Amino acid sequence: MTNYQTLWEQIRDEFKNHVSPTTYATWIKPVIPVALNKNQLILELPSPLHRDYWKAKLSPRLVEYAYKITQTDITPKFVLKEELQQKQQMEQSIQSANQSVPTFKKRTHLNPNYTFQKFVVGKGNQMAHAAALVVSDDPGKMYDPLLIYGGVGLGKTHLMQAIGNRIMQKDPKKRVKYVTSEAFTNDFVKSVQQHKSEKFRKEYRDVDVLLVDDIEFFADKGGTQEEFFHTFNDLYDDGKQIVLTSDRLPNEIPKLQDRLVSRFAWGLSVDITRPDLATRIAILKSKAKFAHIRIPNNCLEYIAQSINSNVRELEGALSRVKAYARFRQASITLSLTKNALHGLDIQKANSKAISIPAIQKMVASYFNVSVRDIKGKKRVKTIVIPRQIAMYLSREITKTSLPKIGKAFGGKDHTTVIHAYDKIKKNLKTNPDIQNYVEDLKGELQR
Ligand SMILES: Nc1ncnc2c1ncn2[C@@H]1O[C@H](COP(=O)(O)OP(=O)(O)OP(=O)(O)O)[C@@H](O)[C@H]1O
Repeated sequence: MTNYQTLWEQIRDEFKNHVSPTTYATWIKPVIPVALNKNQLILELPSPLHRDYWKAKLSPRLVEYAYKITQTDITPKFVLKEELQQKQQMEQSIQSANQSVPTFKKRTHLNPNYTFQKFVVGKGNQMAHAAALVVSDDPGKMYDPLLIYGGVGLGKTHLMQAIGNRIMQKDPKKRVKYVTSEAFTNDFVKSVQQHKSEKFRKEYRDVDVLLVDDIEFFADKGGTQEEFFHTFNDLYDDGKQIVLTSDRLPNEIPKLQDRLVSRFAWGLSVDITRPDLATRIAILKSKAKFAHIRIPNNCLEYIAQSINSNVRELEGALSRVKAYARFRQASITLSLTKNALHGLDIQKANSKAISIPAIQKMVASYFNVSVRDIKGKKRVKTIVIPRQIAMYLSREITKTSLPKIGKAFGGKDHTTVIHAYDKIKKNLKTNPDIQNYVEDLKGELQR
């Protein structure tokens, strides 16, 4: 299958996940990809009505999804069937299409964009990053296997492939193989069906570095686990490097054989957690830089504050803003950013109901004091500041009336709440410590 078809299928799947079934059936399903020519994705539409609708409503999203998939600016060009027939030259563009999407290195299946240079290090991933560097410096020695685990879209694949890319960069002769556990499973099943087990084994065991993504997919797959066990042993015994990723620790993967669980623990397991605000901003800055997006810092901060779920969503928001600006032929400003992100599902997801007791509990544990202290009367600074922050957040997040907040804080007068609220609000403008506390806590509360 050619690149533009694969690309379109991925874009189409994104639409499918985000629009109503009717919109999908009416406007998206009938589209036929024709070519990809110098980053222009040419799509055939059945009628002028479709073209108008796509131009007015769906194009920005297409640009956003295409960027998410390829990390490249792809613009759509819509053609109607009859126009196409008149243009025989289109044949040529179809041929050149295959060269213009960033291709994955064929032999290794590594994405060349997933490098250490493009990986932003922050609180949630510094351990994993450090371990990955060690492994790429000296594969098969210190941490074998290296297991990187954590939630979706947090950079596990990026880091794993950065190891592969760096090893290849240092020594192009090294045989690095990246595979998802799903692809490993499919290859294995096929090899059994087609009696090609030898070929399969050679492919997976004749390598210096094996990178296996998303091993949670091995759950419940006894036959594949058996095969992987032998692959693992062969490589390990030969001092080859194995890197694995998973969304959880191996002992939490259902029906993963004990012998695999114990082998995966032989090396080092490091987790990646959600990035804090500062890291989210740094990631956006880096993404904007590499994608040549001119975007002011206050816009990046707004995006980073609005989206704290994972880096993939963060990237999606940035490309959405970019696409939005492009289609309005405007430069990116804060109000444009707000409009572009308005109604994004993720924001709705973030604004889940948070109660005052939940805020008190979170603030107490963040500052290592008790909820009783937060609600109490002690006047020491180590308690007063957390208490004032808890009151401020209660007002900001829950919009509860001041007397009710006072009541929830051990029956205090509403003037005490006003005082706390005003004080934190003022400090937020000048005091970086207070800014960090409040941002961190907001992020934690919205997880
Ligand atoms: N620290 C980071 N710096 C720069 N980009 C990052 C960082 N973390 C994640 N990303 C980007 O976020 C996107 C998602 O990352 P990736 O696919 O590696 O996540 P993942 O943890 O493997 O997710 P999944 O569990 O869904 O496979 C990628 O485009 C990646 O480049």
